[in-house]
Amino acid sequence: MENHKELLREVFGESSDSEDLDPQNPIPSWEQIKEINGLWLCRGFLSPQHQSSVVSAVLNEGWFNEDSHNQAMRFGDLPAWAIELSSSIREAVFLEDHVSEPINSVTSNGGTKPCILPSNLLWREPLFDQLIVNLYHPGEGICAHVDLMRFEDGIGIVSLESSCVMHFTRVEEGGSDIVEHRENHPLTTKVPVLLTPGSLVIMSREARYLWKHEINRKPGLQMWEGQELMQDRRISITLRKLCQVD
Ligand SMILES: O=C(O)CCC(=O)C(=O)O
Ligand SMILES: [Fe+2]
Repeated sequence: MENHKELLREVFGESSDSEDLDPQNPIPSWEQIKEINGLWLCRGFLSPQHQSSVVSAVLNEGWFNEDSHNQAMRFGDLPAWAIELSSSIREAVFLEDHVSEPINSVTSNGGTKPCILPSNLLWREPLFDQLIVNLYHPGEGICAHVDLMRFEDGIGIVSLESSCVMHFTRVEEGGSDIVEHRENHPLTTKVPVLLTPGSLVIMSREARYLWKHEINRKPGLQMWEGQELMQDRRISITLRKLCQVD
């Protein structure tokens, strides 16, 4: 552990947050979504305390003061709390990819450990320069899409307040309507991922370009382990980097 701390200090400097990790929630746990290359989920990325402070910071922006407003976008200079979030993302990815069990190390099944983000993405500056905050009321979601090509590879989504199931479908299989018709088709893959409050999704490579993601919160469609999820307000923060135009 001391070695980890030292390494973090070297890479991220004295101000590294890892020193004051919430003792209630000390270790974020990463899960690779096996069916989809480049899709990773970090549960417990933000401690409950940190989640509340990010929600307050988002609401303090005043973007959602009117009921009709449910999305805010920022380009370029991001608010301080979003810059902090970006640093925490870089640190959490770095810790998992290079410290806990470095990539290229041989895993128990004889393979090599895949990385969450390739280094050219992890170390680009800035890591993110575009922000979308979505506020969803119960029943509201987002239809199946691939994020626009004007954004680079390597996208982060932080979930807050209410759990939901995000479904991934391969691009060539068409939208969710078609998938619905072909529910029993053996080639049709619809991969559900449970996004709990405080979790972080990282999409890169195939997950970013070859899979659509969607959240359908219509009644009866938010099922996890045979139970329908309770729906409340949900806030998501999507962080991306605009492609350079020469
Ligand atoms: O709300 C979410 O979790 C996803 C948002 C999203 O996919 C987007 O803004 O492109
Ligand atoms: Fe998206």
